[in-house]
Amino acid sequence: MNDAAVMERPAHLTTVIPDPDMNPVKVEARDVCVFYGAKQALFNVSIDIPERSVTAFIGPSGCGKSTFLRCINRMNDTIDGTRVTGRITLDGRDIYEPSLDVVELRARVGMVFQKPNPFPKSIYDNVAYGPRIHGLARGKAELDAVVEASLRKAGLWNEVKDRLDDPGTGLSGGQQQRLCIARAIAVNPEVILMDEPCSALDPIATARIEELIDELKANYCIIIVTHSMQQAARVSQRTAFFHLGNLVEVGPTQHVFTNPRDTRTHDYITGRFG
Ligand SMILES: Nc1ncnc2c1ncn2[C@@H]1O[C@H](COP(=O)(O)OP(=O)(O)OP(=O)(O)O)[C@@H](O)[C@H]1O
Repeated sequence: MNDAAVMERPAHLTTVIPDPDMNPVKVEARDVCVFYGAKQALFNVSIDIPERSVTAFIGPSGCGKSTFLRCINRMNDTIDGTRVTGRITLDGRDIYEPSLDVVELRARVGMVFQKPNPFPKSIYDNVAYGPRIHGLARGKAELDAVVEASLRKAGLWNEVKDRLDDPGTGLSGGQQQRLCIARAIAVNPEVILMDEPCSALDPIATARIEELIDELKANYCIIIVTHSMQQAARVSQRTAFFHLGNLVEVGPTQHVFTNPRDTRTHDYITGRFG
């Protein structure tokens, strides 16, 4: 690598490792900047995120991974004083255009958080909540079918089918996280955003969620923020490395981890900072 050339590159220019096997683009971001009041947290982030695959966002604490993730379902709208500029499209449609229905967007772009956060309701009602408010089931039998299918896809059905009326909060941490995934799936999302979904889980529950992510990628565009490079390497097909609010490098996971092109990526994955 030519260090002089690297040093002269503006920090926000992203190195994109070509990937001829990449699936069609589902989410496209161009020149996305985010400001919290006067503080700029993201600088001109541009990225193509493919359908039916897992993209991992990695980088040191505070580099803007979660901020960018929250742009994709407009969760940043809920934080006072936040301003987003640039353009993000979902299937080619600008998700920030004024006529867009944000409730509908958040059904299409589901989110799973760091700590499992089931509603204080029964297991059944946690999953049925979204389909009810979005009118996705006509009658009890259809709703039952949606709840069962969602719990099956989340790999939880066999563990809960005999206690659907029990509180969701009574499940183990790993089961609660799978319940939250079932809740997200129940409204037929196309994209699932996961913000460190395993950070509150033990290794066995983590392995179960990682298996689930691997199964779900056949049908969904999944974006996962993770602090664990091992996890990114295990679950994702593409990896995006963020540093100081810049998207430094993006490409096939194997390439990013074995042959990064930017010295900042290299230094991070070899543990020189982070
Ligand atoms: N609500 C907020 N108000 C003000 N600043 C914020 C807010 N949320 C995040 N920030 C700042 O924006 C920057 C990016 O934060 P963000 O949480 O996106 O980083 P991250 O890479 O996800 O970090 P971590 O890995 O620690 O979760 C940080 O400097 C953070 O302090």
